[in-house]
Amino acid sequence: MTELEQKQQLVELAKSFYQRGYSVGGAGNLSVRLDDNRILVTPTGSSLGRLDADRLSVLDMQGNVLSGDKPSKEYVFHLALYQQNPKCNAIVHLHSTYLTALSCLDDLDQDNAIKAFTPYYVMRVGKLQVIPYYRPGSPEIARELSERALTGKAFLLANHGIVVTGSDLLDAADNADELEETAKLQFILQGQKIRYLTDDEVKDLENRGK
Ligand SMILES: O=C(CO)COP(=O)(O)O
Ligand SMILES: [Zn+2]
Repeated sequence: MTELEQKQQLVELAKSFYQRGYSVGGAGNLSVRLDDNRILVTPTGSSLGRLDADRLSVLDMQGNVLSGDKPSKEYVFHLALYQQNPKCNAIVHLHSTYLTALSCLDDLDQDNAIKAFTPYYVMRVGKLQVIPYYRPGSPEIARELSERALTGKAFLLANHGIVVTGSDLLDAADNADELEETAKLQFILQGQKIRYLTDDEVKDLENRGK
């Protein structure tokens, strides 16, 4: 893919999140690793529904702006994940409704906020670790995420939203879709007796991949 195609793909996927109500107003941000030294990230305050490919921010790995508008205030945690995990090539951060609702619950299992009850959740995401609450843009979020960068693909920011990684932007977007749907199902099933997948069923899925 050329750099222009990567920018156009990001604009298109961001618009799809916006149109499906996965982001509202100026919330959320997306990024892609362009090469070993440069990251493409959405500008701060921009609506995911109205991005302009020419104005997306390009940063070096130290956070210097090489071109485009001022980057997302969360660029520090995006860079931290890319620096710590060479397999992470794209990141989606959303305030999607069901995952954000989940992030506001007390007493979540900090190691895994959604216990598996469908195969695609296991195949795409596996587990959902919880990052304690910090204000949006806080460097503490970057510190917490860099410590866990190699231990999972999805992280729930308490009282805030979700951070999902992927091998490329389509993968990260599909992981985010699957996770939001799983959170929605969990709320729909609230109060009912769920048959969770057994440890053996989960292991079988983990060995097969997606
Ligand atoms: O979701 C957001 C902060 O957590 C949005 O911030 P930015 O507009 O700076 O990307
Ligand atoms: Zn946010």
